[in-house]
Amino acid sequence: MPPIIEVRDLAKTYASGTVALTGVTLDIREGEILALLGPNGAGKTTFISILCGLVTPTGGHAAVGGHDIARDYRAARTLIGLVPQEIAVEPFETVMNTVRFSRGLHGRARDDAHLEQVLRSLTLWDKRDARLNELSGGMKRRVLIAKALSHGPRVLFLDEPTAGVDVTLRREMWAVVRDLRASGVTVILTTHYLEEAEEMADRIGIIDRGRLLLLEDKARLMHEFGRKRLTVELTDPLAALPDSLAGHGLTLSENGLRVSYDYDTRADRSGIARLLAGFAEEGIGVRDLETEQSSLEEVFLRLVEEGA
Ligand SMILES: Nc1ncnc2c1ncn2[C@@H]1O[C@H](COP(=O)(O)OP(=O)(O)OP(=O)(O)O)[C@@H](O)[C@H]1O
Repeated sequence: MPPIIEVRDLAKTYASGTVALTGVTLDIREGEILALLGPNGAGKTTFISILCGLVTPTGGHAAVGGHDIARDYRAARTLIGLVPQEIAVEPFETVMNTVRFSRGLHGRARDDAHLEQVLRSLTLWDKRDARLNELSGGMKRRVLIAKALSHGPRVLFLDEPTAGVDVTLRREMWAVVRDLRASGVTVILTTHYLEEAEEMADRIGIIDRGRLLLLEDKARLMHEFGRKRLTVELTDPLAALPDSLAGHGLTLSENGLRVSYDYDTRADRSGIARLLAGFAEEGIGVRDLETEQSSLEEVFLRLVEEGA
């Protein structure tokens, strides 16, 4: 299946001279959830804005559903829905009218059956006649998604969908996005929250200072760049680690009852067997073992540091 979005060498230098994007090349697969992760000012919004035709690139090109975003702007734009960062809605308008109006803006004929389906999928159907100022923050965010889906796009961009919202709302938003994917929509979201990318994405792209540092399946990213820590709980406290175990880079806890060993999951041999044999030779009793994988946060910080 051809990618739904193709991006080649995309670049943007704003008139101010700020280089917001350089040499970004990637393919986005139909039906995936791609999370673009990066610190403030990394270029995430610029990237989305270019694909949505709101910002003109200064280099490279991109296509959505095979339509070049510059030459074939209308066809490309029809395939895209954008949920912007800011909540800007008409407070006294009803939910249904707001969504209907958005559809009209895209030049599509009225289709209330489609809008009903969209509102139902976002559990907003019961609120269709409510004015927007009567809705909770979570519902308003869902209305923004409904607006973006009003013309039946195949790709949905969510620019920081959960910025500044509480944990409950964030989880609700994650569920909405998963349902969207289940319905076949490709989702590209930007986020500062590593937890969000870790929770939701199929693939993760890391952007820093306008460059795409990495694009990887989430599971592989965690596996390849992740480190693991083995913690060995001892039956009796050790005053110090024996010299024979010095080469392993171990740390002994203050109470002498726990020994930690960091290893790289990419290495052919983890060294665990050798380590445990060493414990046995020294007559050190092992009560329990525990391993813990590094979080995406640690992976991210490592990559950004290495990139710098
Ligand atoms: N219209 C503009 N004119 C000039 N510079 C801009 C403009 N929009 C963005 N920039 C700059 O381009 C860089 C990338 O900004 P962008 O908004 O794309 O980053 P971002 O990753 O979305 O950041 P955030 O997470 O804070 O939203 C920043 O240095 C920003 O100041």
